[in-house]
Amino acid sequence: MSEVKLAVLGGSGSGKSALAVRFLTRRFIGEYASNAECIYTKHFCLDGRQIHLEIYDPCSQQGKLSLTDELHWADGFIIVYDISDRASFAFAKALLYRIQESHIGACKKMVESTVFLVGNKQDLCHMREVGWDEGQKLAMDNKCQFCELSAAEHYQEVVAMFTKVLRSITSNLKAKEKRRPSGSKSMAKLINNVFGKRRKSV
Ligand SMILES: Nc1nc2c(ncn2[C@@H]2O[C@H](COP(=O)(O)OP(=O)(O)OP(=O)(O)O)[C@@H](O)[C@H]2O)c(=O)[nH]1
Repeated sequence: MSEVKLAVLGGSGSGKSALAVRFLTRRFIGEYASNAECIYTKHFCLDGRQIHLEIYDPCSQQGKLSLTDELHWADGFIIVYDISDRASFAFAKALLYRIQESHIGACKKMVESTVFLVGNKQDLCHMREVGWDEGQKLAMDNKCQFCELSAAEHYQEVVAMFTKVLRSITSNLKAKEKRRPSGSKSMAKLINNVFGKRRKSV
């Protein structure tokens, strides 16, 4: 069984919870409690491999850029912005910069982390403030994958995006297992120290 830890980060109201809940439950609920951070957990099978997935969904992310805990915890990141909100794009840019910075900091785990930039709320394209090409360029500049989608309307695209992220993370983890056979216990300890958060099973 592989353990995969994924952090969904982005500006306030960009649709972090909507994306995570859509992927995990197929449902788009509309309103989500934003005053509590949580970790959703789910078991499933990907390419014949059993996965224990944890998705970290912070409460309102706006203004928080330190990311120290998240960078130590996560195997991968989904950075979300709202295509109808330029401020959320600027925040996503700052988050990507922070992640890049930690890569340069020569921490091996960070070099291997998967990052996916998502422009959410594509159904609101009549209110668009951020062009598709701007998202694509930001992703290219940060060597991460990119897509635009709508958590509200594009269930298949949401699943495809999460599946790409999880495939990339599991192949990174496989490569890491080959190089370093032990150490997961101390990491688990660190995670428990860092995240004393509510856990939700869905
Ligand atoms: N039109 C539209 N609305 C969306 C979409 N995704 C999320 N929303 C709405 O955007 C609002 C914020 O969504 P959340 O999922 O709570 O966003 P969040 O990033 O988790 O918000 P915070 O936890 O407050 O930072 C809610 O009213 C959602 O219904 C989408 O794809 N299209």
